[in-house]
Amino acid sequence: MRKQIAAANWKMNLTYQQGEKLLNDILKAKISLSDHQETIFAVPFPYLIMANSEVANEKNYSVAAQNCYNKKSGAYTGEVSTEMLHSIGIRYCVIGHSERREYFSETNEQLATKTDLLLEQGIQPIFCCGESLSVREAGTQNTFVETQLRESLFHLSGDQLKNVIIAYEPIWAIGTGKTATADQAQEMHAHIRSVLATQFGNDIASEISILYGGSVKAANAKDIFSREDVDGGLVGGASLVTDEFLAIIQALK
Ligand SMILES: O=C[C@H](O)COP(=O)(O)O
Repeated sequence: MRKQIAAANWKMNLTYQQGEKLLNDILKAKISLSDHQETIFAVPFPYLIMANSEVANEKNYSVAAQNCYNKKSGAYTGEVSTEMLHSIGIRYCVIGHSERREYFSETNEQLATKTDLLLEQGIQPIFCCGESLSVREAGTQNTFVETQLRESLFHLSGDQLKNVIIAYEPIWAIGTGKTATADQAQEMHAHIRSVLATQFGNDIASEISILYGGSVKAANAKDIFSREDVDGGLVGGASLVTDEFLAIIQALK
């Protein structure tokens, strides 16, 4: 069975002390995860080492970086390489979040390079894709998302793709309180899986975890996660609130 994942994306929120407390409070609840479940905390760079040591003894609790650079090393002041992340024991990294695509002009091509550099270091990319409101209103969301996948991931081998997690996040649902309905999420997730199946075959496509992101909260997580092709969520705002995120973890299949 493919992994069911509750991924917290703290974005640029919380001080170090607040982050440490939130992590402690969540871990204190001792929600045990089965072999096919995982909880991942995508925390700001300066908190990675602390967060990784907090989860070190917790089964199936892990830490992710929120980004990495698309060059191996060199004179790129302020950037963080995949090798640096590997050297501190990070196993996951979010890439292509719509906020990075929008505010930092990240392209599908750069994300293809980031994917390669992460996989080279044994770090699993959590690859974000998703359409804007105008694309959704034009009814072209399926081809839009397919292009994102094609241009960033289709150069991979099937064995490489197995190490990629996909997060579908319709931009119109991020931080807006406007969640895609469970039907809309399932419809797009099934489409993503069929696009992957066309390129990599059914066996591989059925092993890929596809997370939903966009105003997931305690009140809607169970309904969304219950759908066949939805394998958990990438959660922003609600991941900053202990009880909300605990309920989201418990909503995993
Ligand atoms: O990475 C998380 C997504 O951007 C969703 O954020 P949100 O849960 O605050 O809507």
